[in-house]
Amino acid sequence: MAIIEVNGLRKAYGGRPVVDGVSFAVEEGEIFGILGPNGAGKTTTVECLEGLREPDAGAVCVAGFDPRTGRDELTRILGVQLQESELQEKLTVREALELYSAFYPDPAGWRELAERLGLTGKLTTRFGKLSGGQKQRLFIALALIGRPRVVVLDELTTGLDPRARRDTWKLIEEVRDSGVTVLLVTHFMEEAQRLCDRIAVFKQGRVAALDTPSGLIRRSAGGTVISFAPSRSLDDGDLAELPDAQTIERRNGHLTIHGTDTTVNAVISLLARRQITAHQLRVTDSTLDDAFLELTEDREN
Ligand SMILES: Nc1ncnc2c1ncn2[C@@H]1O[C@H](COP(=O)(O)OP(=O)(O)OP(=O)(O)O)[C@@H](O)[C@H]1O
Repeated sequence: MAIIEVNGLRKAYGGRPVVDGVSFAVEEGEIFGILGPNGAGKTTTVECLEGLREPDAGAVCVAGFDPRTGRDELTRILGVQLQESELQEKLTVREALELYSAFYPDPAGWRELAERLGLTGKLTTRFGKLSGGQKQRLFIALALIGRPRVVVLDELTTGLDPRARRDTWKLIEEVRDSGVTVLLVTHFMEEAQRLCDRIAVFKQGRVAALDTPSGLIRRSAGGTVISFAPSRSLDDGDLAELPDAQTIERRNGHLTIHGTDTTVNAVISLLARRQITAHQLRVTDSTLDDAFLELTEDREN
């Protein structure tokens, strides 16, 4: 069942469309990612879902509510990661957590959230004195404190060190496992690949692709890459017969072949048949990074 539905969403600033007919649906209980280059319209779309922006056209629905008319209902079910400027410098971490707890009828325990986000030692520190990563962790705690049904995390782990990033990923997975739907806007491909059930890739205000991370990678032309230094040169005729091989490059005694698993198997049996040894043999798969770059490539330039 879809808990978020976006249909034909449009938003222009000064006559320039920045969200240009975006449609997608997020199923209840999934982690749905939004990826896209800077300025692709991700935050504008998410802000329309949060009721912070008025769409020019299209329909948006979150848990059955239109964010334009159902703001009150929405605040009860939606958790949103704040932007830095939205907290007072003098507020301590503890005060912020207590204050936000008071907004909700059945808040999550703030002490446990603080513990899980590594903030216990910072409870008496004023917001203005926190590091960027500590502020980020506090915003995540505040987004979760009202036990939301849907949580929107825009740039979840920006500014976090690698350990804090991994801890946060674990927390988000646990949040999802408890039945919460997560909408995640991110620039980190590793994060998207690890966390997201499905991803919408935005490009110039439109959804360029929507699929699972592995589905997006499969679409990528990069496929599987095999590279090695043959003990003696391979025959051009043999190479031309390799199945599914898209490109074959020879450089400094190295061969790099882009293809599929079938190509890799054919290369290995060819090497065995010709009794050629492959030095420095590497087989790598395309990553979400490759798929992202390909999907968002500006072909007009
Ligand atoms: N209030 C505004 N007035 C005018 N233009 C705006 C406004 N807000 C956003 N824009 C423009 O709309 C476009 C889309 O912005 P948006 O913040 O949605 O992109 P984004 O995909 O979230 O980018 P980023 O990855 O950089 O956060 C950008 O070109 C931005 O400059």
